[in-house]
Amino acid sequence: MSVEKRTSTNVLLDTALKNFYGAAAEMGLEDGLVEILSRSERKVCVSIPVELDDGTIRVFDGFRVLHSSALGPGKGGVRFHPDVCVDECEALAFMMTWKCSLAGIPYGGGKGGVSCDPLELSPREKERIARTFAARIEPFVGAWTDVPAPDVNTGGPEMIWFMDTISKMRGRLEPAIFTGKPISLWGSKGRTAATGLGVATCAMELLKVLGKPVKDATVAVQGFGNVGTYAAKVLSEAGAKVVGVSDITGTYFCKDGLDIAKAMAHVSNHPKKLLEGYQQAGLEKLPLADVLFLDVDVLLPCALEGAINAKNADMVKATFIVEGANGPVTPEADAVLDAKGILIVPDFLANSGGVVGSYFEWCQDLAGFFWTEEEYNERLLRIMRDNFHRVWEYSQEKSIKMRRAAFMVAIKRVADAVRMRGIFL
Ligand SMILES: NC(=O)C1=CN([C@@H]2O[C@H](COP(=O)(O)OP(=O)(O)OC[C@H]3O[C@@H](n4cnc5c(N)ncnc54)[C@H](OP(=O)(O)O)[C@@H]3O)[C@@H](O)[C@H]2O)C=CC1
Ligand SMILES: O=C(O)CCC(=O)C(=O)O
Repeated sequence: MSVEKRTSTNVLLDTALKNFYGAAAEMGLEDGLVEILSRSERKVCVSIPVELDDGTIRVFDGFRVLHSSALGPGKGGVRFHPDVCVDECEALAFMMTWKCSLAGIPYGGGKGGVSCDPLELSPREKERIARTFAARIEPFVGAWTDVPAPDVNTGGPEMIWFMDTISKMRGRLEPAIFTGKPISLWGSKGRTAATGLGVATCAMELLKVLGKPVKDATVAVQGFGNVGTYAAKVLSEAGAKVVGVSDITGTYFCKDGLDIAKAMAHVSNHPKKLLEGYQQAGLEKLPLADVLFLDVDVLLPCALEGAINAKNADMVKATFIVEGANGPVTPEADAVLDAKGILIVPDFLANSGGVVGSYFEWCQDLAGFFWTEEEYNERLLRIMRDNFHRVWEYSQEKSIKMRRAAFMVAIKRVADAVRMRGIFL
Protein backbone atom coordinates (compact mmCIF):
# COMPACT_ATOMS: atom_id res chain seq x y z
CA MET A 1 0.00 0.00 0.00
CA SER A 2 1.27 3.49 -0.66
CA VAL A 3 0.05 6.50 1.24
CA GLU A 4 -1.99 9.13 -0.56
CA LYS A 5 -0.44 12.29 0.82
CA ARG A 6 -2.69 15.08 2.02
CA THR A 7 -1.95 18.59 0.80
CA SER A 8 -3.65 21.87 1.69
CA THR A 9 -4.09 25.33 0.23
CA ASN A 10 -3.53 26.59 3.76
CA VAL A 11 0.22 27.29 3.95
CA LEU A 12 0.55 26.35 7.59
CA LEU A 13 -1.27 23.03 7.19
CA ASP A 14 0.62 22.22 4.02
CA THR A 15 3.92 22.99 5.78
CA ALA A 16 3.02 20.80 8.76
CA LEU A 17 2.02 17.91 6.50
CA LYS A 18 5.14 18.17 4.31
CA ASN A 19 7.42 18.18 7.35
CA PHE A 20 5.56 15.19 8.82
CA TYR A 21 5.65 13.11 5.61
CA GLY A 22 9.35 13.88 5.11
CA ALA A 23 10.29 12.77 8.62
CA ALA A 24 7.94 9.74 8.50
CA ALA A 25 9.61 8.57 5.27
CA GLU A 26 13.11 9.06 6.67
CA MET A 27 12.29 7.00 9.76
CA GLY A 28 10.49 4.32 7.75
CA LEU A 29 7.14 4.73 9.55
CA GLU A 30 4.64 2.14 8.35
CA ASP A 31 1.91 3.32 5.94
CA GLY A 32 -0.98 2.67 8.34
CA LEU A 33 0.53 4.90 10.99
CA VAL A 34 1.29 7.59 8.42
CA GLU A 35 -2.40 7.49 7.40
CA ILE A 36 -3.61 7.67 11.01
CA LEU A 37 -1.27 10.42 12.12
CA SER A 38 -1.79 12.60 9.06
CA ARG A 39 -5.46 13.08 10.03
CA SER A 40 -7.19 14.72 12.97
CA GLU A 41 -9.41 12.76 15.34
CA ARG A 42 -11.96 15.56 15.61
CA LYS A 43 -12.68 18.97 14.07
CA VAL A 44 -15.43 21.00 15.71
CA CYS A 45 -16.83 24.13 14.01
CA VAL A 46 -19.23 26.34 15.96
CA SER A 47 -21.09 29.56 15.28
CA ILE A 48 -20.84 32.27 17.92
CA PRO A 49 -23.76 34.73 17.82
CA VAL A 50 -22.97 37.86 19.83
CA GLU A 51 -24.76 41.14 20.52
CA LEU A 52 -22.26 43.98 19.97
CA ASP A 53 -22.27 47.09 22.19
CA ASP A 54 -24.28 49.03 19.58
CA GLY A 55 -27.08 46.44 19.75
CA THR A 56 -26.35 44.77 16.40
CA ILE A 57 -25.89 40.99 16.15
CA ARG A 58 -22.79 39.38 14.61
CA VAL A 59 -22.05 35.73 14.20
CA PHE A 60 -18.39 34.70 14.50
CA ASP A 61 -16.90 31.33 13.52
CA GLY A 62 -15.10 29.26 16.14
CA PHE A 63 -13.11 26.02 15.94
CA ARG A 64 -11.53 23.37 18.13
CA VAL A 65 -9.47 20.60 16.58
CA LEU A 66 -8.11 17.52 18.35
CA HIS A 67 -5.38 16.03 16.21
CA SER A 68 -4.30 13.10 18.38
CA SER A 69 -5.14 11.80 21.85
CA ALA A 70 -2.68 8.91 21.65
CA LEU A 71 -0.46 10.26 24.43
CA GLY A 72 -3.17 11.94 26.53
CA PRO A 73 -5.79 14.69 26.48
CA GLY A 74 -5.50 17.26 23.71
CA LYS A 75 -3.53 20.36 24.64
CA GLY A 76 -3.15 23.66 22.83
CA GLY A 77 -4.16 27.28 22.72
CA VAL A 78 -7.14 29.26 21.47
CA ARG A 79 -6.40 32.15 19.14
CA PHE A 80 -8.54 35.24 18.45
CA HIS A 81 -7.52 36.56 15.02
CA PRO A 82 -9.25 37.51 11.74
CA ASP A 83 -7.35 34.80 9.80
CA VAL A 84 -8.41 31.90 12.04
CA CYS A 85 -9.96 29.02 10.05
CA VAL A 86 -10.38 25.29 10.52
CA ASP A 87 -7.28 24.45 8.46
CA GLU A 88 -5.11 26.78 10.49
CA CYS A 89 -6.43 25.22 13.71
CA GLU A 90 -5.78 21.75 12.34
CA ALA A 91 -2.20 22.66 11.42
CA LEU A 92 -1.57 24.09 14.86
CA ALA A 93 -3.21 21.07 16.57
CA PHE A 94 -1.02 18.78 14.46
CA MET A 95 2.06 20.66 15.62
CA MET A 96 0.87 20.48 19.23
CA THR A 97 0.91 16.67 19.01
CA TRP A 98 4.61 16.73 18.09
CA LYS A 99 5.38 19.49 20.56
CA CYS A 100 3.89 17.61 23.52
CA SER A 101 5.48 14.37 22.42
CA LEU A 102 8.91 15.94 22.02
CA ALA A 103 8.58 17.68 25.39
CA GLY A 104 7.80 14.33 27.04
CA ILE A 105 4.53 15.52 28.58
CA PRO A 106 1.36 13.39 28.72
CA TYR A 107 -0.74 15.18 26.13
CA GLY A 108 -1.97 14.94 22.58
CA GLY A 109 -2.42 17.90 20.27
CA GLY A 110 -5.32 20.34 20.14
CA LYS A 111 -5.87 23.91 18.99
CA GLY A 112 -8.76 26.29 18.56
CA GLY A 113 -9.68 29.79 17.65
CA VAL A 114 -12.27 32.37 16.83
CA SER A 115 -12.21 34.36 13.62
CA CYS A 116 -12.51 37.92 14.94
CA ASP A 117 -10.44 41.11 15.18
CA PRO A 118 -9.79 41.85 18.86
CA LEU A 119 -8.57 45.35 17.99
CA GLU A 120 -12.12 46.21 16.90
CA LEU A 121 -13.84 44.68 19.92
CA SER A 122 -14.58 46.18 23.34
CA PRO A 123 -13.70 44.11 26.44
CA ARG A 124 -17.43 43.32 26.94
CA GLU A 125 -17.75 42.14 23.33
CA LYS A 126 -14.67 39.94 23.75
CA GLU A 127 -16.18 38.49 26.91
CA ARG A 128 -19.43 37.62 25.12
CA ILE A 129 -17.50 35.94 22.31
CA ALA A 130 -15.34 33.99 24.78
CA ARG A 131 -18.28 32.81 26.87
CA THR A 132 -20.39 31.73 23.87
CA PHE A 133 -17.41 29.96 22.31
CA ALA A 134 -16.78 28.10 25.58
CA ALA A 135 -20.43 27.07 25.85
CA ARG A 136 -20.46 25.74 22.29
CA ILE A 137 -17.27 23.68 22.64
CA GLU A 138 -18.19 22.48 26.14
CA PRO A 139 -18.97 18.88 25.10
CA PHE A 140 -15.48 18.52 23.62
CA VAL A 141 -13.20 19.93 26.34
CA GLY A 142 -12.26 18.67 29.78
CA ALA A 143 -9.27 18.06 32.04
CA TRP A 144 -8.98 14.51 30.61
CA THR A 145 -10.22 15.16 27.05
CA ASP A 146 -8.89 18.44 25.67
CA VAL A 147 -7.30 21.28 27.64
CA PRO A 148 -7.17 24.70 25.89
CA ALA A 149 -4.82 27.58 26.78
CA PRO A 150 -3.89 31.09 25.56
CA ASP A 151 -2.51 31.81 22.11
CA VAL A 152 -2.42 34.91 19.89
CA ASN A 153 -4.63 37.68 21.39
CA THR A 154 -5.88 35.60 24.29
CA GLY A 155 -4.64 35.43 27.86
CA GLY A 156 -5.76 35.33 31.48
CA PRO A 157 -9.14 37.12 31.05
CA GLU A 158 -10.26 34.82 28.23
CA MET A 159 -9.22 31.71 30.18
CA ILE A 160 -11.30 32.87 33.16
CA TRP A 161 -14.35 33.53 30.97
CA PHE A 162 -13.95 30.05 29.45
CA MET A 163 -13.47 28.36 32.82
CA ASP A 164 -16.29 30.24 34.52
CA THR A 165 -18.79 29.50 31.74
CA ILE A 166 -18.05 25.77 31.72
CA SER A 167 -17.95 25.56 35.52
CA LYS A 168 -21.44 27.13 35.64
CA MET A 169 -22.74 24.76 32.94
CA ARG A 170 -21.40 21.72 34.83
CA GLY A 171 -22.35 22.95 38.30
CA ARG A 172 -18.83 22.51 39.68
CA LEU A 173 -15.53 24.35 39.49
CA GLU A 174 -13.45 23.05 36.55
CA PRO A 175 -10.04 24.75 36.94
CA ALA A 176 -7.97 22.08 35.16
CA ILE A 177 -9.81 22.41 31.81
CA PHE A 178 -7.93 25.60 30.91
CA THR A 179 -4.36 26.66 31.58
CA GLY A 180 -2.86 30.14 31.39
CA LYS A 181 -5.27 31.43 34.04
CA PRO A 182 -4.36 34.34 36.33
CA ILE A 183 -2.37 33.29 39.41
CA SER A 184 -5.17 34.40 41.74
CA LEU A 185 -7.65 32.02 40.06
CA TRP A 186 -5.95 28.61 39.85
CA GLY A 187 -3.21 29.84 37.53
CA SER A 188 0.46 29.15 38.12
CA LYS A 189 3.35 31.38 38.95
CA GLY A 190 5.71 31.36 35.99
CA ARG A 191 3.24 30.51 33.17
CA THR A 192 3.07 34.04 31.67
CA ALA A 193 6.81 34.14 31.01
CA ALA A 194 7.23 30.41 30.29
CA THR A 195 7.16 30.40 26.47
CA GLY A 196 9.56 33.33 26.12
CA LEU A 197 11.85 31.88 28.79
CA GLY A 198 11.93 28.60 26.85
CA VAL A 199 12.69 30.36 23.55
CA ALA A 200 15.51 32.35 25.16
CA THR A 201 16.85 29.18 26.80
CA CYS A 202 17.05 27.42 23.43
CA ALA A 203 18.86 30.42 21.96
CA MET A 204 21.36 30.41 24.80
CA GLU A 205 21.91 26.63 24.64
CA LEU A 206 22.52 26.91 20.90
CA LEU A 207 25.11 29.64 21.39
CA LYS A 208 26.70 27.51 24.11
CA VAL A 209 27.06 24.35 21.99
CA LEU A 210 28.60 26.46 19.25
CA GLY A 211 31.03 28.07 21.67
CA LYS A 212 29.66 31.59 21.20
CA PRO A 213 29.18 33.86 24.23
CA VAL A 214 25.66 35.13 24.98
CA LYS A 215 27.11 38.37 26.21
CA ASP A 216 26.89 40.95 23.43
CA ALA A 217 25.30 38.48 20.98
CA THR A 218 22.95 40.60 18.87
CA VAL A 219 19.27 39.68 18.71
CA ALA A 220 16.20 40.77 16.73
CA VAL A 221 12.66 39.85 17.78
CA GLN A 222 9.64 39.95 15.48
CA GLY A 223 6.44 40.29 17.56
CA PHE A 224 6.39 41.97 20.95
CA GLY A 225 3.53 40.05 22.54
CA ASN A 226 3.63 37.33 25.17
CA VAL A 227 6.38 35.23 23.56
CA GLY A 228 8.53 38.01 22.08
CA THR A 229 8.63 40.24 25.15
CA TYR A 230 9.74 37.57 27.61
CA ALA A 231 12.24 36.06 25.16
CA ALA A 232 13.76 39.54 24.64
CA LYS A 233 13.74 40.23 28.38
CA VAL A 234 15.50 36.98 29.35
CA LEU A 235 18.14 37.38 26.63
CA SER A 236 18.84 41.01 27.45
CA GLU A 237 19.10 40.15 31.15
CA ALA A 238 21.63 37.46 30.18
CA GLY A 239 23.77 40.14 28.50
CA ALA A 240 22.67 39.82 24.87
CA LYS A 241 22.06 43.01 22.92
CA VAL A 242 18.49 43.10 21.60
CA VAL A 243 18.88 45.62 18.79
CA GLY A 244 15.48 45.30 17.09
CA VAL A 245 11.91 44.46 18.06
CA SER A 246 8.64 44.86 16.17
CA ASP A 247 4.88 44.73 16.41
CA ILE A 248 2.23 45.69 13.85
CA THR A 249 3.23 49.37 14.22
CA GLY A 250 6.75 48.79 12.81
CA THR A 251 10.35 47.88 13.67
CA TYR A 252 12.10 49.65 16.54
CA PHE A 253 15.90 49.52 16.13
CA CYS A 254 18.79 50.72 18.30
CA LYS A 255 22.30 49.60 17.40
CA ASP A 256 23.47 49.93 21.02
CA GLY A 257 20.64 47.75 22.30
CA LEU A 258 17.02 48.46 23.21
CA ASP A 259 15.92 48.95 26.81
CA ILE A 260 13.57 45.96 26.92
CA ALA A 261 12.18 46.66 30.40
CA LYS A 262 11.30 50.19 29.28
CA ALA A 263 9.73 48.96 26.03
CA MET A 264 7.65 46.39 27.95
CA ALA A 265 6.45 49.09 30.37
CA HIS A 266 5.54 51.30 27.38
CA VAL A 267 3.45 48.49 25.81
CA SER A 268 1.73 47.66 29.05
CA ASN A 269 0.69 51.32 29.50
CA HIS A 270 -0.38 51.77 25.86
CA PRO A 271 -4.19 51.62 25.50
CA LYS A 272 -3.90 49.02 22.70
CA LYS A 273 -0.75 47.35 24.11
CA LEU A 274 1.43 48.55 21.20
CA LEU A 275 5.03 49.78 20.81
CA GLU A 276 3.67 52.83 18.94
CA GLY A 277 5.26 56.00 20.36
CA TYR A 278 8.14 54.18 22.12
CA GLN A 279 11.21 56.44 22.54
CA GLN A 280 14.79 55.96 23.73
CA ALA A 281 18.14 57.52 22.85
CA GLY A 282 19.47 56.29 19.48
CA LEU A 283 16.14 54.69 18.46
CA GLU A 284 15.32 54.39 14.76
CA LYS A 285 11.86 53.50 13.50
CA LEU A 286 12.07 51.16 10.47
CA PRO A 287 9.43 49.55 8.23
CA LEU A 288 7.45 46.59 9.63
CA ALA A 289 9.30 43.77 7.83
CA ASP A 290 12.82 45.13 8.44
CA VAL A 291 13.18 43.36 11.78
CA LEU A 292 13.59 40.13 9.80
CA PHE A 293 16.48 41.48 7.77
CA LEU A 294 18.67 42.94 10.53
CA ASP A 295 22.29 41.80 10.58
CA VAL A 296 22.18 39.97 13.91
CA ASP A 297 23.45 36.76 15.48
CA VAL A 298 20.01 35.50 16.49
CA LEU A 299 16.62 36.22 14.94
CA LEU A 300 13.52 35.27 16.93
CA PRO A 301 10.34 35.31 14.81
CA CYS A 302 7.68 35.50 17.57
CA ALA A 303 4.64 36.84 15.69
CA LEU A 304 2.72 34.71 13.21
CA GLU A 305 3.17 31.85 10.76
CA GLY A 306 4.72 32.29 7.33
CA ALA A 307 6.72 35.39 8.35
CA ILE A 308 9.82 34.09 6.54
CA ASN A 309 8.78 32.75 3.15
CA ALA A 310 9.96 32.25 -0.43
CA LYS A 311 9.65 35.99 -1.13
CA ASN A 312 11.86 37.28 1.67
CA ALA A 313 14.09 34.40 2.91
CA ASP A 314 16.98 35.54 0.79
CA MET A 315 17.06 38.86 2.65
CA VAL A 316 17.56 37.29 6.09
CA LYS A 317 21.04 38.07 7.45
CA ALA A 318 20.90 36.44 10.89
CA THR A 319 23.27 33.57 11.67
CA PHE A 320 20.68 31.61 13.70
CA ILE A 321 16.89 31.54 13.85
CA VAL A 322 15.07 30.34 16.95
CA GLU A 323 11.38 30.00 16.11
CA GLY A 324 9.22 31.50 18.85
CA ALA A 325 6.05 31.57 16.74
CA ASN A 326 4.39 28.46 15.35
CA GLY A 327 5.34 27.92 11.71
CA PRO A 328 7.17 31.21 11.05
CA VAL A 329 9.34 29.67 8.29
CA THR A 330 7.74 28.05 5.23
CA PRO A 331 9.37 24.92 3.69
CA GLU A 332 10.50 26.98 0.67
CA ALA A 333 12.16 29.50 2.98
CA ASP A 334 13.66 26.66 5.01
CA ALA A 335 15.51 25.47 1.89
CA VAL A 336 16.79 28.98 1.11
CA LEU A 337 17.94 29.55 4.70
CA ASP A 338 19.63 26.16 4.74
CA ALA A 339 21.51 27.00 1.55
CA LYS A 340 22.66 30.23 3.20
CA GLY A 341 23.95 28.18 6.17
CA ILE A 342 21.46 29.65 8.66
CA LEU A 343 20.80 27.23 11.51
CA ILE A 344 17.21 26.97 12.76
CA VAL A 345 15.88 25.77 16.11
CA PRO A 346 12.35 24.59 15.17
CA ASP A 347 9.17 26.00 16.67
CA PHE A 348 7.89 22.91 18.40
CA LEU A 349 11.13 22.60 20.34
CA ALA A 350 11.86 26.31 20.87
CA ASN A 351 8.39 27.43 21.99
CA SER A 352 7.50 24.32 23.98
CA GLY A 353 8.12 26.16 27.26
CA GLY A 354 4.52 27.39 27.05
CA VAL A 355 2.92 23.98 26.97
CA VAL A 356 5.39 22.53 29.46
CA GLY A 357 4.42 25.42 31.75
CA SER A 358 0.74 24.67 31.10
CA TYR A 359 1.37 21.06 32.08
CA PHE A 360 2.76 22.32 35.40
CA GLU A 361 -0.37 24.44 35.90
CA TRP A 362 -2.66 21.47 35.11
CA CYS A 363 -0.74 19.28 37.61
CA GLN A 364 -1.14 21.96 40.29
CA ASP A 365 -4.86 22.39 39.54
CA LEU A 366 -5.51 18.64 39.73
CA ALA A 367 -3.60 18.43 43.01
CA GLY A 368 -4.94 21.71 44.42
CA PHE A 369 -1.40 22.42 45.58
CA PHE A 370 0.67 25.26 44.21
CA TRP A 371 4.40 25.62 43.59
CA THR A 372 6.75 28.55 44.03
CA GLU A 373 8.01 30.39 40.94
CA GLU A 374 11.51 29.03 41.67
CA GLU A 375 10.24 25.42 41.61
CA TYR A 376 8.35 26.11 38.38
CA ASN A 377 11.27 27.76 36.59
CA GLU A 378 13.80 25.22 37.81
CA ARG A 379 11.71 22.35 36.37
CA LEU A 380 10.98 24.27 33.16
CA LEU A 381 14.63 25.08 32.51
CA ARG A 382 15.69 21.50 33.15
CA ILE A 383 13.15 20.16 30.62
CA MET A 384 13.96 22.82 28.01
CA ARG A 385 17.71 22.25 28.25
CA ASP A 386 17.37 18.44 28.17
CA ASN A 387 15.04 18.60 25.15
CA PHE A 388 17.28 21.03 23.30
CA HIS A 389 20.28 18.75 23.81
CA ARG A 390 18.35 15.59 22.87
CA VAL A 391 17.38 17.13 19.52
CA TRP A 392 20.76 18.79 18.97
CA GLU A 393 22.67 15.56 19.61
CA TYR A 394 20.32 13.48 17.43
CA SER A 395 20.69 15.99 14.59
CA GLN A 396 24.48 15.85 14.92
CA GLU A 397 24.55 12.06 15.11
CA LYS A 398 22.36 11.66 12.01
CA SER A 399 23.72 14.73 10.19
CA ILE A 400 20.21 16.11 9.74
CA LYS A 401 18.64 19.48 10.45
CA MET A 402 17.18 20.10 13.90
CA ARG A 403 13.63 20.30 12.49
CA ARG A 404 13.88 16.85 10.93
CA ALA A 405 15.52 15.43 14.09
CA ALA A 406 12.79 16.90 16.30
CA PHE A 407 10.04 15.48 14.09
CA MET A 408 11.60 12.03 14.13
CA VAL A 409 11.94 11.96 17.93
CA ALA A 410 8.39 13.28 18.38
CA ILE A 411 6.71 11.00 15.84
CA LYS A 412 8.36 7.92 17.34
CA ARG A 413 6.80 8.47 20.77
CA VAL A 414 3.30 9.00 19.34
CA ALA A 415 3.62 6.05 16.95
CA ASP A 416 4.72 3.82 19.84
CA ALA A 417 1.66 4.93 21.84
CA VAL A 418 -0.69 4.13 18.95
CA ARG A 419 0.94 0.71 18.50
CA MET A 420 0.58 -0.03 22.23
CA ARG A 421 -3.00 1.23 22.57
CA GLY A 422 -4.32 -0.07 19.27
CA ILE A 423 -5.46 2.02 16.37
CA PHE A 424 -9.03 2.73 17.50
CA LEU A 425 -8.38 5.37 20.14
N1 LIG B 1 1.50 32.42 24.17
C1 LIG B 1 2.06 31.22 24.22
O1 LIG B 1 2.23 30.65 25.32
C2 LIG B 1 2.54 30.54 22.98
C3 LIG B 1 2.50 31.16 21.75
N2 LIG B 1 3.05 30.55 20.67
C4 LIG B 1 3.06 31.16 19.36
O2 LIG B 1 3.85 32.34 19.40
C5 LIG B 1 3.34 33.31 18.46
C6 LIG B 1 3.01 34.60 19.19
O3 LIG B 1 2.07 34.31 20.23
P1 LIG B 1 1.81 35.31 21.45
O4 LIG B 1 3.05 36.01 21.80
O5 LIG B 1 1.10 34.53 22.46
O6 LIG B 1 0.79 36.31 20.79
P2 LIG B 1 0.52 37.84 21.18
O7 LIG B 1 -0.82 38.15 20.61
O8 LIG B 1 0.75 38.06 22.62
O9 LIG B 1 1.65 38.61 20.37
C7 LIG B 1 1.80 38.56 18.99
C8 LIG B 1 2.70 39.69 18.60
O10 LIG B 1 2.99 39.62 17.23
C9 LIG B 1 2.81 40.92 16.66
N3 LIG B 1 2.57 40.84 15.24
C10 LIG B 1 1.51 40.34 14.57
N4 LIG B 1 1.72 40.45 13.25
C11 LIG B 1 2.94 41.04 13.09
C12 LIG B 1 3.72 41.42 11.98
N5 LIG B 1 3.31 41.21 10.74
N6 LIG B 1 4.93 42.00 12.21
C13 LIG B 1 5.37 42.21 13.46
N7 LIG B 1 4.68 41.86 14.55
C14 LIG B 1 3.48 41.31 14.37
C15 LIG B 1 1.66 41.48 17.45
O11 LIG B 1 1.62 42.87 17.29
P3 LIG B 1 0.34 43.70 17.79
O12 LIG B 1 0.22 43.50 19.26
O13 LIG B 1 0.78 45.02 17.41
O14 LIG B 1 -0.81 43.09 17.03
C16 LIG B 1 2.11 41.06 18.85
O15 LIG B 1 3.13 41.92 19.31
C17 LIG B 1 2.14 32.61 17.78
O16 LIG B 1 2.61 31.94 16.65
C18 LIG B 1 1.71 31.59 18.83
O17 LIG B 1 0.98 30.53 18.27
C19 LIG B 1 3.66 29.32 20.78
C20 LIG B 1 3.74 28.69 21.96
C21 LIG B 1 3.08 29.20 23.15
O1 LIG C 1 -0.09 26.24 26.81
C1 LIG C 1 -0.63 25.41 26.09
O2 LIG C 1 -1.28 24.50 26.50
C2 LIG C 1 -0.49 25.46 24.59
C3 LIG C 1 0.33 26.58 24.07
C4 LIG C 1 0.21 26.58 22.58
O3 LIG C 1 -0.86 26.75 22.06
C5 LIG C 1 1.39 26.37 21.77
O4 LIG C 1 2.41 25.89 22.29
O5 LIG C 1 1.34 26.64 20.56
